[in-house]
Amino acid sequence: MQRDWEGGRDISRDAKEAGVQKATAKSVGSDNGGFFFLYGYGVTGKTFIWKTLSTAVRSKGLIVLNAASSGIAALLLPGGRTAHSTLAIPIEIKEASSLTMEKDSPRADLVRAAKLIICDEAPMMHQWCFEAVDRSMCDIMSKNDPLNEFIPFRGMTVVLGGDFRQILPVVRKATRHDIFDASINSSKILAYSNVLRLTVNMRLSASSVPVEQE
Ligand SMILES: Nc1ncnc2c1ncn2[C@@H]1O[C@H](COP(=O)(O)OP(=O)(O)OP(=O)(O)O)[C@@H](O)[C@H]1O
Repeated sequence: MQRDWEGGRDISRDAKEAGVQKATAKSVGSDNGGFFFLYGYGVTGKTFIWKTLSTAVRSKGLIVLNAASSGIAALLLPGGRTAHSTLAIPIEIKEASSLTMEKDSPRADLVRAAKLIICDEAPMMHQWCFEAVDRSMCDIMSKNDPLNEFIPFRGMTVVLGGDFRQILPVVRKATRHDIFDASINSSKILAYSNVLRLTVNMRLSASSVPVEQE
């Protein structure tokens, strides 16, 4: 374990090696933002990292929006809410949907003021949800800098996380192929992300066993 972040919390060596804190801190500190996907199997410490990242960024007086695809997952995050509630994602999502958030609303002001958006259990959400966020960020963030239009999530630091071996999006009467298609894995947006990988089972961290070897 290594002691890091101003929150004074311990972050695992695995996360340190994956460059989680370094990459996000650099991105939060810049105006260009960044898009990351924290990929790790169950118990590799993703929730622990969300808490550590939030504490570190909030300790600098900056705003972090903690969201998750489901209410249960959101309960594990400090100040967590569902992604649909935080970002006004339409419940009935369509391919060309946008967020139901007015550019000049208080909620849009909060999003603009945020330095970091975390979304846990992202593989459970339909890929169109993220595309709607990306599309609408163009409108919401362009108030700050028109050049942001050419950057994923328009200059916001967004960290998605989850495990594709857990629950995938629920699509009514769908075939396996439809479900795969609905997953963020099939979205072109993921190609713009920096994938950070966690491999060590933190519950068995004393032995530091990579999950693949269990
Ligand atoms: N850096 C750490 N130091 C000490 N314990 C840790 C650390 N990271 C995680 N843990 C412990 O490991 C266990 C699993 O961590 P966590 O719940 O964050 O994993 P997860 O990847 O979010 O799991 P899941 O995908 O199932 O939600 C927890 O009991 C947590 O307290």
